Amino acid sequence: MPSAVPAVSLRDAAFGYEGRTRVAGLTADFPAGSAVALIGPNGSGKSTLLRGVLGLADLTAGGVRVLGESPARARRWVGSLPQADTRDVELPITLRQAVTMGLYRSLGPLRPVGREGRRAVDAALEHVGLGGLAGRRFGELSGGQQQRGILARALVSDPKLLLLDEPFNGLDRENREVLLGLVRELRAEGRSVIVSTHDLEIARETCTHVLLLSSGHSDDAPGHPAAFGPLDEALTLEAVAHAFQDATVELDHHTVTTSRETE
Ligand SMILES: Nc1ncnc2c1ncn2[C@@H]1O[C@H](COP(=O)(O)OP(=O)(O)OP(=O)(O)O)[C@@H](O)[C@H]1O
Repeated sequence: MPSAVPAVSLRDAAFGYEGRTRVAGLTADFPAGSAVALIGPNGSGKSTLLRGVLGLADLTAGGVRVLGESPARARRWVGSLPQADTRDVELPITLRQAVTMGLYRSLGPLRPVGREGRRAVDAALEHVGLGGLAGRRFGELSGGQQQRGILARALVSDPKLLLLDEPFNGLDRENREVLLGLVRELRAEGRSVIVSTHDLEIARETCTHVLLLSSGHSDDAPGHPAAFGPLDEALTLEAVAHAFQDATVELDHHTVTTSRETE
């Protein structure tokens, strides 16, 4: 059921690590049931914002509420798919065991999983189209299958909000289509999604809103928002050009090379 409580509410929020702000000036309400694309150049703070929503990066200024709670309290209801290069995929376990690990956050690692838990694992595997591979060793799956397996691990605890950090990077066409379909399904089920991506087409195909982030003007300056709003309003060439200074981006099949304004 749609809820009036925003999935994420940011009030002049800033996030960083060890006292150093990496992304700042964030004010936005991500509506419940929306899919928000986080778009910005490397280092603009997309992952840091996602970690802030998870309570894993420090809030260095302003306020953040996640599903109406503090990030720590909301954690139980938030699933996340971290960036591929930060995942540990060498675990000597089966796909089923990897997905079962997603239950531990709500159950605790020492509680038995039980019939309901096993059913949830089966459902999550079916959801990502890997029902037939449950007994396979995780490390033997293809990169795209591993990614879908990690998504199943994020889905198994029935999250209300799902954070996907560049989930389409390095995916072949087939896995990309599966993942795109999944994001649409998750929304149809009433879940909120935040997806960071460099791919504007993906944002167009799956998202309702966009938050464009711009890099700081120097290495030390934090990233900051360039635009936020419903996709059709906020994802304009002008806003993209502002966010991606000195970069080449593609929008509606046009390649746009933007350049930093002279200061
Ligand atoms: N764990 C960390 N500790 C300290 N600094 C970090 C940490 N993670 C990221 N940073 C720094 O924070 C800044 C923003 O990085 P972040 O990964 O959030 O950007 P991004 O927009 O997600 O980039 P990319 O598109 O390359 O993934 C960078 O300067 C980065 O070096």
